Amino acid sequence: MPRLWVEKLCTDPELYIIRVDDDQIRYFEATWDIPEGITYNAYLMKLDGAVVLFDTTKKEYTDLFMDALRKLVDPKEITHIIVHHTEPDHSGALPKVLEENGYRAQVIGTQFARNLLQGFYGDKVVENFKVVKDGEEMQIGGKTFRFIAVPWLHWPDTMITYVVEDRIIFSCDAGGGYSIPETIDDSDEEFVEKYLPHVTKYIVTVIGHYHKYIVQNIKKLKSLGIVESARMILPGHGLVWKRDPLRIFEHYERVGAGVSEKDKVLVIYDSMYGFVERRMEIVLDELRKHGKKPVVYRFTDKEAPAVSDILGEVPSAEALIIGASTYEAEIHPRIRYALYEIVDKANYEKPVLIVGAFGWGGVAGRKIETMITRSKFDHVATVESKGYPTPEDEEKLREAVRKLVQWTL
Ligand SMILES: Cc1cc2nc3c(=O)[nH]c(=O)nc-3n(C[C@H](O)[C@H](O)[C@H](O)COP(=O)(O)O)c2cc1C
Repeated sequence: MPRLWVEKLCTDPELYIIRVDDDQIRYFEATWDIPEGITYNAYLMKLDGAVVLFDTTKKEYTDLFMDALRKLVDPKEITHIIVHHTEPDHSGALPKVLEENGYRAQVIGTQFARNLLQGFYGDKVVENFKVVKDGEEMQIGGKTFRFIAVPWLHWPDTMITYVVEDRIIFSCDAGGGYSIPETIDDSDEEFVEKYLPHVTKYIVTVIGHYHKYIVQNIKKLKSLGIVESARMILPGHGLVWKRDPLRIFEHYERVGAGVSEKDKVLVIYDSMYGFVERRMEIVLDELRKHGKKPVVYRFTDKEAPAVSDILGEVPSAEALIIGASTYEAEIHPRIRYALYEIVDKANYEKPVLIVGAFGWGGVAGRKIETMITRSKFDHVATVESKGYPTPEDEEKLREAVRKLVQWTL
């Protein structure tokens, strides 16, 4: 059963988090395996003469959310609802909140957000909608609310809110991560360390397609001078950043730019009957001789790792090695899918070595090479051969690994 977590984040201003811990979900966006779950964070701020709700929650948790909201405030008293991003994991409960509110609250968001909400929930929810432009400010309850567009973090509709006097950033998807952290905020370093890999996985699977905009948008926020001085960063998923707010955006920047960890080589392959596997044993041996630290994901008749986990490993890899068998004149289906997602979501300038095995006519290596050369990745070499690797095949594989290692120097 999802847990609901309501906590007061500060008294000045009076600010609450309403966090739904979704432990029922298995596939985020009906695609990404997240056995670790996810949280949907909404926030409520009580000010002089104004009550502001920042986002809501996923539709299926509307009742849970409304119960919590009613304990904090009579929904009729909500004066403003800020919609940072209309994806239904944040906006699903909005129609119910507005209904209980008697449609009194002004709904605030970008023009894109207005259009999307109307499409999702009909005309009624946008009857009292105020469109805000990038950089526009509004006075609400004695505070200055500045709205900053951050397009493609994660949709074209997305904006953040900066409360000027309190230096608080409401960042919605930007700054979010998967998993259900055991704490509300970043005060415990041990939890933060455990949590950050889930942030990386979230960034790549959810925003990875637009990863250049991560770097661009964070640069924009930094140039406005609001990131370094932020007192709190409050995302729509995962931990709240109070102890070290800058850290989460810097993590986003590093992932967006694909900053690699020294010596980390990501190795991904399939092997039905052990022929690709034998090649990978040679490859791994040669990698280790050169001090590299391979991280291996294999698809066999006993294991099938989640592509979402593989994607989370790409940004910090120095190089990639992809091994595949030819399967019905194609790339093996597991690698085909993984690769398709890698070049879509985690498309970085990193060197790639391709290793192939076939029975009667190799196709996989060539097809992978075509995908890689059309992406941002750098193609180092393709070593593809028939059946069990011969001593000549072994030497070619070792030579190709040495070439890859050179590339990383
Ligand atoms: C279902 C299936 C389809 C295959 N299709 C092809 C093919 O189209 N062309 C080819 O050369 N080999 C094909 N093979 C042979 C494999 O590519 C070859 O045995 C390779 O060495 C398998 O490596 P692995 O055991 O590591 O998966 C196929 C094998 C299987 C089981």
